[in-house]
Amino acid sequence: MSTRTVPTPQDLREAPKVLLHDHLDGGLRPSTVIDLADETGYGGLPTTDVGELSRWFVAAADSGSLETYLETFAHTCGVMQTEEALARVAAECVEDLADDGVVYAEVRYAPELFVERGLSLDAVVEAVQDGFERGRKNAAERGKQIRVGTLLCAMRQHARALEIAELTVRYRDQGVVGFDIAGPEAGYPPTRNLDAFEYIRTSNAHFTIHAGEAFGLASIWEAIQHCGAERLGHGVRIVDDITTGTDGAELGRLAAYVRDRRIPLELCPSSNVQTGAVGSIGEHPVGMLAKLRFRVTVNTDNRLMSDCTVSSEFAALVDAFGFDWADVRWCTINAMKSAFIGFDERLDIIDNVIKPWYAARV
Ligand SMILES: O=c1[nH]cnc2c1ncn2[C@@H]1O[C@H](CO)[C@@H](O)[C@H]1O
Ligand SMILES: [Zn+2]
Repeated sequence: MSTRTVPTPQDLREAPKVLLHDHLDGGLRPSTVIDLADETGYGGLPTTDVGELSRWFVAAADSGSLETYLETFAHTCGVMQTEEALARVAAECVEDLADDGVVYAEVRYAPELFVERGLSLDAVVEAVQDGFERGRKNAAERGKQIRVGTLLCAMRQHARALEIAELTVRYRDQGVVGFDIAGPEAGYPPTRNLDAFEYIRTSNAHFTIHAGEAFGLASIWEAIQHCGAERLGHGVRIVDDITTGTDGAELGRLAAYVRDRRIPLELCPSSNVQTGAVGSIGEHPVGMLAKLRFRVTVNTDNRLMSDCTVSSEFAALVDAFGFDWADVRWCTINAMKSAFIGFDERLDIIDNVIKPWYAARV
């Protein structure tokens, strides 16, 4: 096969893939939301019909604004307030990712959103880790090998970032590989959480920041130059610092810095269309950023709200930008290089899982 072979959705599912940006509370199966609402006595769901609920999440998230998009999480978080519920959601998450051919994933969530019924932050983390391990074993029994690292998020609008950063470091030897801040971007600059980022850095731990999604370059600049973020959650607005003309593209100082330093962009095309960050997949900067050789990675953000998988995101890029196997392999290796696990473990997956599979296609 040559690079000219067009990857089909089925081939893309089989290809080993790496996912760096996926929210646990944005990836529940619709049927699980309904089961858990019933089991935990959550009465707020808009419908208890699986098909209708699935469509409801997509339609409600398809709002054109990050703030409205985020309102849908009231229901997923609403049904995730017990250890059993958290473990089930975590296990199913790993199984669903493994079934989509994901071989390494970093899955994130904000522990502070699951304490409404009295769970401690530590109990939340332990329940999720138990679930991830159960999911990994179930997938392995079906012949699907997957490794999962956890990222803990602090919510920008709350003031608990240092506490969550400490939780991250406390569980670093139990599968928590990094820290993030999430939630509404406008009005909540990342510099509000400098103490947390400093704590993570001085502990030799890792973090990414949601930046440059709903807000522009200033937020990316702060995340990198003031906070020291290693990766950018979305970062898609970096295009605002790139001008394209007849002579090709010209990078401003920030865009050049991001590219020169190989700062990974955790791009999430479908999510960006829903929040209004971009008009359509075809207009998404991922095509241009890939051509300019930024360190592009392709991610789901929220599989429930976008009704997507990693392979369906790649399929959309095949359709919109003519991505071929070389592009899929490049994004996959970019993502694996950018993961928060150790260098030797990243290399092992690149050399022994990713490269051998793609060798027959690229
Ligand atoms: O694209 C996003 N931008 C910012 N915040 C997000 C996005 N997707 C989800 N969350 C927020 O992150 C929390 C922890 O998982 C979710 O509860 C949601 O509020
Ligand atoms: Zn996100």
